Amino acid sequence: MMPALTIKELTGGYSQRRPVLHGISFAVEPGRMTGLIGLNGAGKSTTIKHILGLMLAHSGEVRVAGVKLEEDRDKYRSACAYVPEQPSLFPNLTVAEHLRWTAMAYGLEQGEAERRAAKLAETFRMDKAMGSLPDTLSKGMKQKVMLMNALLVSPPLLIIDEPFLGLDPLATRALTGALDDARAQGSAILLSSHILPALERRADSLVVLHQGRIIASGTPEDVKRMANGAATLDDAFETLVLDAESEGGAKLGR
Ligand SMILES: Nc1ncnc2c1ncn2[C@@H]1O[C@H](COP(=O)(O)OP(=O)(O)OP(=O)(O)O)[C@@H](O)[C@H]1O
Repeated sequence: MMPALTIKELTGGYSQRRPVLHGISFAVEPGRMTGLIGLNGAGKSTTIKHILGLMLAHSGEVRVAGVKLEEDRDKYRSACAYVPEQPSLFPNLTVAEHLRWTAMAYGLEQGEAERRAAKLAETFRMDKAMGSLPDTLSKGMKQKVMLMNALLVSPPLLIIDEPFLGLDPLATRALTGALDDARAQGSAILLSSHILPALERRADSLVVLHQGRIIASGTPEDVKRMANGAATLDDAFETLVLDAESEGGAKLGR
């Protein structure tokens, strides 16, 4: 099966002289969820910016649904939906209008889009807020609108930045259920988060970034095994990061 996302030997960042990412490679298959984890500044957002085509690779390549952005912009862009950490909504559109706008932008069939929107409104307990403007919504409700828009599209590749912060317990449960549904329908999910227990339970695979390099990857069990059989992903993460730092220090003669 062709991966929804393939990153090969990607080196990139904000300036050619000082790359942030150093030759990273990983893939996400349809129906799978990969967790992207790393310390603040490790390169997670930079990786996502490269996938979204907001930054150009210095070398290496990114493919979505088998194509590079420059080969087929329409196919590439219509295959991804992205939920940023900070909600960004149109101030003059209601929640329902946001969903309608997204459905149009992605060319979804109207009846199907309305059915899905109604289901998402129920799942995220947003029925009563469908006629509201963003300014009148709480922070978590705005985040829910962003998630509902991305889930409405049901794209081959769903990229979500830190989705669990700010969601109430029922919304968190609704999201994990909706992500399971998205996977069952064949979406590949790349999820960046610092909430490791959630990923330990849910992710099919993990990519551990440190200073722009992948220091471990595989299933959560693989990653724990790589960290001397750590009991939890939190423990594994700490071991892997500290090991990488002491190896880096040794190489520099520190
Ligand atoms: N606009 C920018 N210009 C130059 N360098 C940047 C810019 N944004 C981030 N960086 C640098 O890129 C590196 C990776 O940052 P990135 O935002 O990808 O980290 P992250 O893993 O997403 O961190 P966090 O968990 O804090 O969101 C850091 O060294 C950071 O200083």
